[in-house]
Order: sequence, then C-alpha cells, then structure tokens
Amino acid sequence: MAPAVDGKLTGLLAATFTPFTAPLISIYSLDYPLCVNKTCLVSFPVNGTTGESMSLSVAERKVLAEEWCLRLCFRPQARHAVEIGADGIAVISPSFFKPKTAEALRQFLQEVARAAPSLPFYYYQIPSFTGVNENIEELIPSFRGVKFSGSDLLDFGQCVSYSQPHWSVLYGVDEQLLAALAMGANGAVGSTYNYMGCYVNQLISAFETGDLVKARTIQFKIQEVLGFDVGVNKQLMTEVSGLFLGPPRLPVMPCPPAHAQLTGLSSVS
Ligand SMILES: CC(=O)N[C@H](C=O)[C@@H](O)[C@H](O)[C@H](O)CO
Ligand SMILES: CC(=O)C(=O)O
Repeated sequence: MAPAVDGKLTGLLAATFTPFTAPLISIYSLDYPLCVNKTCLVSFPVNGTTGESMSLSVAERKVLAEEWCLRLCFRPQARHAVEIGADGIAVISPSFFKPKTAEALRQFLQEVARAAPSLPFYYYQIPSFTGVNENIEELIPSFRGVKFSGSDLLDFGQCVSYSQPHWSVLYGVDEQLLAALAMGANGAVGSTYNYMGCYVNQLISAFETGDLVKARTIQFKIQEVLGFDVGVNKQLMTEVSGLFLGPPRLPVMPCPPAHAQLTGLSSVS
C-alpha cells in the first residue's frame, strides 16, 4: 500500500488502548505513542473499541483526545475534534437505540457530520458490537471512507466496489486482513497493530509483491494467536510494550498475564 496521498488513509493504523489507574485515566502512560511509533505506524485512532471509549465519560474522552493530539505532535465528539485539531472523525452507529432503517442511520450520521463539516468523516462499521449492518454512507459532503470491522467479505467487497477514488476503505478484522487486501482494502485499522505492526507490514509487502505463500504463512500464524477480547488484548500490549496500561473497565474483564498467547506471539515476531 502506498503512503498517504492527499490525506487519504492507507497502510496500518493502530487503534489505541486507554491506560487506566482505576478509576482514572492515566494520562502519564500516554507516552506509549512514542513507543508504538517504533513499529512504523503513523496514524492512531483514539477513543475506539480498543480504547474502551464506550466505558469513558464524555469528559474523559475529551481529555484523552487532547492528550493524544498534544503528545503525538501531529494535528491528529465532532465539534471538540475540530477545536483540538484532530485529523478526522470516525462515527459508529448508535447501538442501544439502533437505527431501524438505512434512512435513520443516514440522518444520524449526517447530524454528526454537520457538527464538524471541515473534518474528514469516516463511518466505522462494526456490526459485532453495534448490531447494525447498514453499508457506507455517501450523502455526507465530508465523507472520506469507511472502517469496516465486519467479517462478511462480500459486504466489504461492495464497499470497495462502490467507493470513490478519494475515499479510504480500511479493514478491521486483523485475523483476515489478507483476504481484505485481495478485495482491495486501502489499509487496515486494528488493535493488534500496536504490537504486531512490523510483522503485519511484512504480510502486506508479501501480498504486494505477489508472494502469497509468505503472506498466507504470516496470516495463519496471526490467526493462531488472535480472537480475543479487549481485556486480553490490553494485557498482551502491556506485556509486549512493558508499559503500564492498567486494567480494563467493567464489563470488560481483566486478563491474567497472557503467557500462553505470548508464547504464540513470539513465534510470529
Ligand atoms: C472487535 C475489535 O476490537 N476489533 C478490532 C478492530 O476493529 C480488531 O483489531 C480486533 O481487535 C482484532 O481483529 C483481534 O481480534
Ligand atoms: C480497532 C479499532 O478501530 C478500534 O479500536 O476502534
């Protein structure tokens, strides 16, 4: 995948964890971007699934976004994102009051986009969490792409097929990235890229040079160690990075030191 051109998102994006000193956010642990940056990644979605944003208050989400923007020294809740100089917003469907029609979802997304019309807008489709399966939204002037975290590759293929040249179609099931690359993904957003980014970049390079045997070998090894929830993932990141990220918030359960997964992980790194 080529580097970003005209702000288009490509390559790997590591969705950030949120460090907690229960019950508070530990902003001091946010030096982790500097560490993660060594894994050659340049974009860091904040306040996503991996970051347990649904377990944070609005005030906490704002502090987190501000701190990340400050610490990463890049111009990294919509109106607030404009104020703090974020690079874009990614919006998920409401999941309690689920939109019952595509039109209801469209109107919801349009309303959020209107609060930050100058920022690139991404639709974050994650049906396993939201239960909402509607497809990408093209009736928003600031629309710039989709982060697709479903496992349905037919649906994903349709997203790629109907996307415009200036949109980024990013894939979010790390276990089957290779298949999404074959479908035409421009890049990927995932939790595991925090600690496996360099390794997954090798998968992407192998795919791009046509070495599918190597690409599959890497993907299959990754499949052996993945398939876990945010708590396990956070523990893995803690162990691999040596950073203090604290426990997750309930109802995500804390995970005891994940030595089994780490053994598997060392075989892919
Ligand atoms: C549900 C969830 O958190 N999905 C992430 C991206 O959206 C993925 O990066 C997964 O964490 C990853 O594929 C491991 O299962
Ligand atoms: C993986 C991702 O995009 C998230 O944590 O929200």
